[in-house]
Amino acid sequence: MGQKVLAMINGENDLQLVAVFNPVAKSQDPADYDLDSSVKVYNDYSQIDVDADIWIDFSIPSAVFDNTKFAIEHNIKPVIGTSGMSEDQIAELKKLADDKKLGGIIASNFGVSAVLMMKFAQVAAKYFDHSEILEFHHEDKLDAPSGTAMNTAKLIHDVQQKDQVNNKNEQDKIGARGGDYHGIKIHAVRLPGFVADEEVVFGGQGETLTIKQSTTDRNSFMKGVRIAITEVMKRDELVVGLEKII
Ligand SMILES: NC(=O)C1=CN([C@@H]2O[C@H](COP(=O)(O)OP(=O)(O)OC[C@H]3O[C@@H](n4cnc5c(N)ncnc54)[C@H](OP(=O)(O)O)[C@@H]3O)[C@@H](O)[C@H]2O)C=CC1
Ligand SMILES: O=C(O)C1=N[C@H](C(=O)O)C[C@H](O)C1
Repeated sequence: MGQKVLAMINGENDLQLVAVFNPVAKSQDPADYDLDSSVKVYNDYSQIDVDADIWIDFSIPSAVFDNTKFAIEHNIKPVIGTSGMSEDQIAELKKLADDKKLGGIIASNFGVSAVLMMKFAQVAAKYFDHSEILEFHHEDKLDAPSGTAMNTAKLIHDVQQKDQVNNKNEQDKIGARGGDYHGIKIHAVRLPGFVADEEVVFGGQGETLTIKQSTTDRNSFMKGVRIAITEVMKRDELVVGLEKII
C-alpha cells in the first residue's frame, strides 16, 4: 500500500512527498528507495523535523496507534488506513485530534465498493434482525477480522442498537461459528488468490439478502485516499470512516 500511495502522490500536481517513516529502514538515503533526493527518510520519531501537512499510514496493526498519536501531537493531519486498532484506541485518537481541532480520518476501507457495501448494510440492518459477515483476504494479512468487517459490524449494531440473538443450544466444537461482535458472527478467510472481499449476509423469515464487494486491484483504494487528503485539509475534527465523507 505504501508503494501505491507513493505512485498516487507522484501523479498529483498539488501533492508533494516530503518524508517517509519506517523504524525498520536500515538506510536513510532516499536513493536507496528510488525517492527524490529532497525526501527525508526517518527511522525514529525523534528525528522527525519536517513541516508536513498530512501523515498517511499504511503500516502494521501494532504500530498504527503510536504513529497516529505522534502525528496528531505534532499537528500533522492523519490519514490512516492501517487496520487493527481497538474501538478504545480510535476513540482516544479522535478526542486528541478533536481537542486540537485537527482534521483527520481513520478509514477501515478506502475502496468505493466497500464503502457502499457498508452503507447498503446499514439500510438492510433496519429490516433484518440477523446477519453474518464473511471476509476473504490474502494470506499475508496480519489482523483478523479485517478492519472493514469490524466496521461493518459496528455500523450494523449502531443501527440496530441491540445484540443479535443466536441459537443458545448450538454447540460450536472448533470455533466454526466465527468471531462475535454483539451477536454478529464474523468469519475470516485467509487464502492466496484473494486481495480483499467481503460479504454481508442478512437472514429473515423465508428470505436472505447478500451484499458483496470484491477488491481485485489495490489501486482501487487510491481514489478514496485522494478524497481523504483533500477533505482532512478542510476539516477540524477526526472522521472515523470514509462512509461519513462520501
Ligand atoms: N483502509 C484501507 O483501505 C486499506 C487498509 N489496508 C491496511 O493497511 C495496512 C498495511 O497493509 P499492507 O500494505 O498490505 O501491509 P505490508 O505488510 O505490505 O506493509 C506494511 C509496511 O509497514 C512497514 N512498517 C513496519 N513497522 C512500521 C512502523 N512501526 N511504522 C511505519 N511503517 C512500518 C513495513 O515495513 P517492512 O516491510 O520494512 O517491515 C511495511 O513496509 C494493513 O493494516 C492493512 O489492513 C490495506 C489496504 C487497504
Ligand atoms: O489488509 C488488507 O489487504 C486490507 N485491509 C483493510 C481491512 O482490514 O479491512 C482494507 C481491505 O480489506 C484490504
